[in-house]
Amino acid sequence: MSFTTEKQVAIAAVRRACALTSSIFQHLHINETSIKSDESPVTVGDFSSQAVINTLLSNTFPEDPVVGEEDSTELRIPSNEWLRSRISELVNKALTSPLQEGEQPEWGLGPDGTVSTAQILDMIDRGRYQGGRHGRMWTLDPIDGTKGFLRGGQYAVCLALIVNAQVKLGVVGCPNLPVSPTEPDGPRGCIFYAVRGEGVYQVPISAPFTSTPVRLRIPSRTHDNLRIWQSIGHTRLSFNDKVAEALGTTVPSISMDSQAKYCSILREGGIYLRLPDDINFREKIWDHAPSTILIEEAGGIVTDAYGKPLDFGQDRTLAANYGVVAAGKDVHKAVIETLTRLEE
Ligand SMILES: Nc1ncnc2c1ncn2[C@@H]1O[C@H](COP(=O)(O)O)[C@@H](OP(=O)(O)O)[C@H]1O
Ligand SMILES: [Mg+2]
Ligand SMILES: [Mg+2]
Ligand SMILES: [Mg+2]
Repeated sequence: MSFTTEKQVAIAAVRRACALTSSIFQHLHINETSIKSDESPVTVGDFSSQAVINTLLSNTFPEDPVVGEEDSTELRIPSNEWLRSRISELVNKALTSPLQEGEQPEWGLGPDGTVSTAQILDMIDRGRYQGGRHGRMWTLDPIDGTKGFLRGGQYAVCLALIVNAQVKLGVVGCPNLPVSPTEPDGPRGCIFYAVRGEGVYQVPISAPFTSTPVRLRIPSRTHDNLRIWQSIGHTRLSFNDKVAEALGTTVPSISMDSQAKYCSILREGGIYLRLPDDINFREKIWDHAPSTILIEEAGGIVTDAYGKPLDFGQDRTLAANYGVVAAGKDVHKAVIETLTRLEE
């Protein structure tokens, strides 16, 4: 199955959310950010992006549940009227901007695509699905790497379609990632997408439907040239240094926010090592589902720290896994063996 409509809608949704979040960053006000109960930040950008994407999904696939990161609890507090009206303004602007080639008005886009504030809150809450092993569901991270977004660094808008716990489609938009890694100061903004069995492709955010997609294969690297990609925080960075040393890597590790790390491996090779400081931390499925299919369709492997496949059928989390390791097929086994040896 090639999921043609799902792919088109997902790319359009991610593109609109990327344009929206980029424009929000230009004018973000201090009181448009708050801290959630787990002490992580959330912004008007996260809420607006989730509302835009869920509106498109709801219009085209009304039966499909969504496991999304955000919910509308904070926005429903009566005194947060200004926050509701700001998000309503942003979401309506994103939905009603002119149709691009490849977008359909029946998806709820264009001049007739306006939505009420009540609808926006309900759309955000379409992301409350608890997950599970059976049937279709989407995962949505409206801004992955909110900390990166806030510091003007890397962040990603991430969407996946999962059927019976297997990821079938992944779309990741990286507004701040250079189109070409060899031109770090060149144009920025890429969308990466993959359908199971059909390979992974990169298109520029500015013209995803009209430009020629570039097919990506993870480049092979000798062990001395294997770069480690890692988070900026909440990860065992000094252990990663030991892994690099044991593998004989001589290139420095890169710390970066968001799933832009996985996307960088598609183009530049290397290893994604994510071993949370807290052994009891459970990864969220929206943080890994879209990029897992990107890596697999580019000739790579994604497992947990013990070499076990990621199980997206548990609930909203990867409850059966600890950590994440992604790398090309040629090196993944050596990485897991190295982790096991260093942990003994
Ligand atoms: N203590 C922790 N350990 C591991 N991951 C965490 C964490 N606290 C937050 N996260 C997750 O790490 C994600 C960011 O990943 P990265 O470190 O690769 O940038 C966050 O996504 P959001 O920014 O979407 O909330 C959040 O889900
Ligand atoms: Mg978050
Ligand atoms: Mg995230
Ligand atoms: Mg997020």
